Amino acid sequence: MTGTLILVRHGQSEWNLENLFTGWRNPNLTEKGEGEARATGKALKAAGIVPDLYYTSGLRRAQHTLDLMLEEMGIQNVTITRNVALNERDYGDLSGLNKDDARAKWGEDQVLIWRRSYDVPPPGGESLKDTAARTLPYYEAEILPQLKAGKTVLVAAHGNSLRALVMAIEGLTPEQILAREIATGEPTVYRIGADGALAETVTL
Ligand SMILES: O=C(O)[C@H](O)COP(=O)(O)O
Repeated sequence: MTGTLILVRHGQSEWNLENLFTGWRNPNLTEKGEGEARATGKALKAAGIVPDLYYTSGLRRAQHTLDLMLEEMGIQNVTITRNVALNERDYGDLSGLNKDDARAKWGEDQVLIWRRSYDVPPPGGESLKDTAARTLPYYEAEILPQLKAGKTVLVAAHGNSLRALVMAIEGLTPEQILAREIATGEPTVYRIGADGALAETVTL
């Protein structure tokens, strides 16, 4: 059986708008972010996608994104699994700092390394590799078996926890994933075969 996996990054948050490192902090969506979530919900409905299972992180910007998508899809009374394994990477000591102020303080190159290297964590935080070390095992244990059984799974999460999944699913190198950005509210849709491998990347 071939399953369908829909990965959606949360809509714009209040701290995305203010250009603050967010990580495990817990801001709300902005009105724009709510609109992004609703637009993606409409697009999934228009594509005829009716998920069987729903997952999100322990953070409200992703949880609210999922709720708004379901509202637009006309889906109610479903079980939503929330797990911190899907949380954004922890930005540690940078959390709450303005990204431009950080660049001014530590330099463009150092901030880029903290944001987009594979295995160099920000001070007190997680690298992408660290994030993958919690996100990928969760995906393999909880989500992949459902996909291999032919289910459709909708996941609302975060830029870096999703990049960790995209890297594994698409078989990207650390260099390739570093160049990959996922916009707020952006869906990525995969068909996953019974063998657990990527069968097709779907364009909505
Ligand atoms: O946690 C954050 O600051 C953002 O959601 C992701 O930030 P990044 O794109 O700088 O990793």
